[in-house]
Amino acid sequence: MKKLKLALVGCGYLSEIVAGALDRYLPEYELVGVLGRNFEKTEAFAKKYNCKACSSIEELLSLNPDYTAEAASVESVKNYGEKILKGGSNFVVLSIGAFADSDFYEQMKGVARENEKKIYIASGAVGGFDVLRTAALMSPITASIGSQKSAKSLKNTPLYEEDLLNVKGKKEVFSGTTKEAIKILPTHVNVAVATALASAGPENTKMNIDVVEDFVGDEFKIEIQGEEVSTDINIYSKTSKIAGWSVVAVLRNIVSPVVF
Ligand SMILES: NC(=O)C1=CN([C@@H]2O[C@H](COP(=O)(O)OP(=O)(O)OC[C@H]3O[C@@H](n4cnc5c(N)ncnc54)[C@H](OP(=O)(O)O)[C@@H]3O)[C@@H](O)[C@H]2O)C=CC1
Ligand SMILES: O=C([O-])CC(=O)C(=O)O
Repeated sequence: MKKLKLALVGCGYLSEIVAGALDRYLPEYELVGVLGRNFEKTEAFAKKYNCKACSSIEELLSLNPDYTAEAASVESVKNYGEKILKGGSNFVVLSIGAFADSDFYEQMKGVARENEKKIYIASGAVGGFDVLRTAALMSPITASIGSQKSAKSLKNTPLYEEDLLNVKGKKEVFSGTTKEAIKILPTHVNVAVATALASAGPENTKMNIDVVEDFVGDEFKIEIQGEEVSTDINIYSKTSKIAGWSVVAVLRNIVSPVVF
């Protein structure tokens, strides 16, 4: 059986999950290469998973991947997205926040179409995009996503204040649109932009973030209200591993006789 070639952008926590799942869950694929920022880390990853360490997107694309899965950063999607599609690879994306920029999103859709390639938006740390997309087809909808986090998880972000470590009960630290949220928190609310793209759009989907006392992990509550359909989806995850596994699920769907 000829295997599909898979390339990875990013060699961190979530790419490790994807690479580690290949033998057991994705036998139809062979990992051909990985692109990171720090070359030593990239080489160590490539050695562990028996693929080529690349130091540029051009080098990665010279391996002719059929699929490139990104678990790196919003910036990497913006910098490499078009090249990946034009280079003949489909693109599986986790840093979906890049698509809160509607000009960029439209541009990427156009490039995918022209090159007969697909962009796959992984469900990441949330889900339920099927019902969101279906409901949005049936009538105008309102959509929101609420997030509960620990104070610690916001360290090194503009929302962090020392006092949050002593919060009692919960405290709202952000309220706005998902488009505003991803500008402030490019590494924390990709889920919110994905939810918005599947429902009311990044400018119309509301988001609020609460810091909760003694909280571990992430909890998201997605709510939509249409004329006929309403949903309320809660997803709790202790760690962000679910996001890496959601890429594995996308890659399995691609080769499966049954598509969800
Ligand atoms: N949609 C979702 O539900 C979720 C999305 N995410 C997003 O997934 C991404 C990966 O998360 P995670 O694995 O935990 O992060 P890590 O920090 O563990 O790994 C990120 C990796 O990407 C590399 N990288 C970052 N920018 C670039 C770039 N421009 N070019 C090449 N390599 C780059 C980093 O290199 P270096 O080490 O040198 O910096 C690192 O190897 C993040 O953007 C995160 O926000 C995360 C969780 C959930
Ligand atoms: O907080 C989470 O687990 C989700 C996340 O990182 C993101 O959406 O970028």
